[in-house]
Amino acid sequence: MSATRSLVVASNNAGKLREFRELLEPLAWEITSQADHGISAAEETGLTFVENALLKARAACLGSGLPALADDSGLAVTALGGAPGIYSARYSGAQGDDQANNDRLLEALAEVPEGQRGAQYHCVLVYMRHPEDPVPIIVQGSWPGEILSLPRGEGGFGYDPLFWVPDQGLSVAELSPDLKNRISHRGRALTALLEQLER
Ligand SMILES: O=c1nc[nH]c2c1ncn2[C@H]1C[C@H](O)[C@@H](COP(=O)(O)OP(=O)(O)OP(=O)(O)O)O1
Ligand SMILES: [Mg+2]
Repeated sequence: MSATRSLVVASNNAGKLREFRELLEPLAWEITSQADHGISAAEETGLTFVENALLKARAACLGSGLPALADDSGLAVTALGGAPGIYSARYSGAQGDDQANNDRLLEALAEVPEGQRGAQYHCVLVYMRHPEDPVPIIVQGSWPGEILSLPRGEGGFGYDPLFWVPDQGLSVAELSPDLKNRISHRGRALTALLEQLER
């Protein structure tokens, strides 16, 4: 794993891209985003995080000629039967509008009392060496928490101001980037991925 690798991160989400750059920095790999290669967003037609991550990775491999790392992730709220799940980025209707998505989540949980607002962040990562890679590496990470009634904090992205981490007594948007990366669904999944790449 000490050799320099070139890797395209198959995402258009600036928050994810920042976290991957931070997480992968110690490895000194050559990292580009799919936008750097003029690759547009893959259509997320899968019914699982795994299927969508495979679609994103394959499109990025095809468009770049490089190995790709894709992330499909989201928030599963127990009181909502696991919603918004794979539809987290499109929850409000508008793709990727964090504020509108957070507003819709607060509305959906308006009548749900504290103690019944448990949720999980899930992250599936796919590492695909080339578009026909028959054995892409697939890993996942989850992170339990609770959904707040009001946003807290300025850091992170997406649902982070509403995601309470009981162990820390803080929302994710109040955690330092380093701490989030160490304990998050994405950080855990990436640790598992790097272990498999080392083999
Ligand atoms: O650590 C996180 N902190 C806050 N929110 C998060 C996190 N991880 C996922 N999320 C939310 C953002 C988005 O609403 C959805 C992911 O959707 P997802 O399709 O995987 O990503 P995306 O559309 O934002 O970018 P892209 O598909 O180009 O990677 O879950
Ligand atoms: Mg997406």
